Amino acid sequence: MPDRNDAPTLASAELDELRESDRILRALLDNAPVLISTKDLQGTVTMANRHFEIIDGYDAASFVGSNIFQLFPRDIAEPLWRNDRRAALEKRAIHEEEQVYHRDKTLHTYATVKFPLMDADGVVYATCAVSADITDARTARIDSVTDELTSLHNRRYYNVRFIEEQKRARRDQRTLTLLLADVDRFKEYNDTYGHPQGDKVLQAVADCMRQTFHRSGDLCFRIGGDEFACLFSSSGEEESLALAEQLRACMAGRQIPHTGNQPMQHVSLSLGLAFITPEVGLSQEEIYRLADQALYRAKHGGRNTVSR
Ligand SMILES: Nc1nc2c(ncn2[C@@H]2O[C@H](COP(=O)(O)OP(=O)(O)OP(=O)(O)O)[C@@H](O)[C@H]2O)c(=O)[nH]1
Repeated sequence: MPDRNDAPTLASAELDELRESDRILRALLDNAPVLISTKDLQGTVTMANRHFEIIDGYDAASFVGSNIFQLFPRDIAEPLWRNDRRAALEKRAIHEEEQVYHRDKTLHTYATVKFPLMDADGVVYATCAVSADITDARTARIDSVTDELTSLHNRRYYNVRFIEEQKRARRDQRTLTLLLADVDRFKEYNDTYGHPQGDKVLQAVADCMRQTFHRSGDLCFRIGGDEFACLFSSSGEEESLALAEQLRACMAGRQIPHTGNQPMQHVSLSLGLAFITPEVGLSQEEIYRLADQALYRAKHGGRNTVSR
């Protein structure tokens, strides 16, 4: 039997130090405006800080000790669990966006870092998650690049994306198309039917654009009052022209009355295209000018037309 006195004892100064760091850690966990938790490898919560009070369904008495599949609906729990598993299996910190419902039933997006907790032998026994609410920042970011009336991207985003898409197209040796679309005799439409009706026309144009350019990578913008743009890649000029024609036909097909737009008598679009091939080193302004000149030809070729 080992003598009880042989057991390692902590000097009282060390004990005081441990108590102090424990107090600091608890104060941190209680006051940090982020979610901090640990889970075992079966997904059972083993620690959760006070900020979890904000989460829908949180119950201080049962949260710790419950499995995340008991705590959250399956569509919420599954991605959370997938990220925990990745951190444990890959033995590294992973950064992901995660979503959970708050007590007020609103869905919030969190930037989460998940990392494994390992014992002295390097064996993973749990994961730790630290999550900061980025819902407001995300909404602000989306708002700053979105046109309020149509929910298309705005001109600011067009300027940013044009450069990126041009570089990507050059790298991937693809042809990128810049399409400009403009509502025919829109000033007259506003004058005849009123500004609120005019707004509805702009929203109808946006609908047709979304309908026509729905492939991943297609980008649609409202870049001015009644001026719209699309950036998209295609197999070549003929396919781009066919897509532009689809957009023209979509708008004409809506048959929105516009008596001042002769001879159509309904709302129509004029469209101009410019092609950005990898070998042509034109600037953003030059490409825009080419598309704008094509749009001008469409306007002067009778409107309700696609030009290149
Ligand atoms: N309803 C509405 N009208 C807008 C908005 N922004 C700009 N406009 C109007 O859009 C009209 C654009 O007209 P113009 O650029 O002169 O050209 P147009 O009458 O369409 O003539 P063409 O382009 O030659 O066919 C102007 O009367 C603007 O006041 C908006 O957000 N809502």
